[in-house]
Amino acid sequence: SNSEDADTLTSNLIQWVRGSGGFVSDKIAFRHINDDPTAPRGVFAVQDIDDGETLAIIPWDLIIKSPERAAGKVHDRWSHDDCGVIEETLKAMTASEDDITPYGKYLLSQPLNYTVGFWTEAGQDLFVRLTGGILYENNTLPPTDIDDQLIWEFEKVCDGDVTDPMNVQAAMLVRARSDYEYMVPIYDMFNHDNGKYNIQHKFNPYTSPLEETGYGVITTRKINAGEELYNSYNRCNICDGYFDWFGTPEVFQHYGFVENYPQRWLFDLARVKVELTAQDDGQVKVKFLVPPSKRGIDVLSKELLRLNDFANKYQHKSYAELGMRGLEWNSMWEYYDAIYAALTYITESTEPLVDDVWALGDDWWVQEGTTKEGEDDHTVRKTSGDEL
Ligand SMILES: C[S@@+](CC[C@H](N)C(=O)[O-])C[C@H]1O[C@@H](n2cnc3c(N)ncnc32)[C@H](O)[C@@H]1O
Repeated sequence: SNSEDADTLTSNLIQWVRGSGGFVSDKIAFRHINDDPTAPRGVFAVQDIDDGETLAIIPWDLIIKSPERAAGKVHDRWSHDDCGVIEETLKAMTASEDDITPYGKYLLSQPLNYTVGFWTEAGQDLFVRLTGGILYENNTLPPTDIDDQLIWEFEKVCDGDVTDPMNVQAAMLVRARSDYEYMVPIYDMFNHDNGKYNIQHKFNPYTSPLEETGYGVITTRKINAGEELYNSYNRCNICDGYFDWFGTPEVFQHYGFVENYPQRWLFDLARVKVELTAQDDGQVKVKFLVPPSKRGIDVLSKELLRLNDFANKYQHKSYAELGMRGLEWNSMWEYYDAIYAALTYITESTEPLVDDVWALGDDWWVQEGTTKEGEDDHTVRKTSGDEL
């Protein structure tokens, strides 16, 4: 059956890592996150685990990386290095039956084109309509640009054939599973949750000699048997570049799911930046990271009305009639519900409204909780107030 195949996929992966000089703790197991055999898998504790205990060490040789990185020659971030890892991932997935590794097989088993930048044209069109926009305009709800830059690089820098579906799938998997420029088996089995984050990198991949140490994963607290082990894809212990600006829309765009609370939403068009947290009683609390303005809240109230119209217009249609896939349809409405809820909490908040944020320049991005312009790397998107 399918679920037996699934077990074979992950048990082969573990055996391969162990047999290649790596370590995978026998206190963890990989399984689907619910009873649906097509659901994503995650990592679960099968015994109690101590704080700081090593869960896995993945040897350097098993990590998929660009030829430059393999040779210890790495130049700046946006280079052949990025598409190089796509090329190598593709090789791993398309190796012959004799040569394919358990990791290549695992990657091959993943759902096709599940993140929005890789949906069908019809699916992408409708998603862009949900955000209120035309492609490449940022006066819409986030995510404001769903095109994936990796595909562009793969074509322009690596001369890749972007009409080949397998190449495109390799690019999507690199986007959805890589740790920067590395595709790391076992490490990439951990799901994301910023509220339950309980593992971390043992070594910083940028400053440690990974060739010697391998890639290590350790717990950040004591874990009870049965708990799921969670990574954070934007707030991990080496995630500094992503920490401030990479929120729920960006997680959705890169990884294809809506994260649980806490969520962070950046509404450029309204200059509103919030953190939403769930309290113990289940109530969702809005923390404004910049002071909200009347103008901003008005913009978001209009967006809520527009979203009502969108739902009235489309929710009774069938995805097939619209030319999109069921996966896309479900994922789109999941995002719709999340952004609708976020906008509702924000517009219903009783926070005092002040205009400070509109006195800032186009690079209105500010450091958390202040109206001081942020460091350069916090300025993620330029938005022109004039467009409003
Ligand atoms: C690095 S992989 C994690 C392992 C993956 N779930 C698997 O089955 O192999 C990242 C992908 O896992 C899924 N994922 C991660 N965290 C999730 C979460 N909290 N809820 C739902 N899906 C999640 C998404 O499909 C994402 O693109």
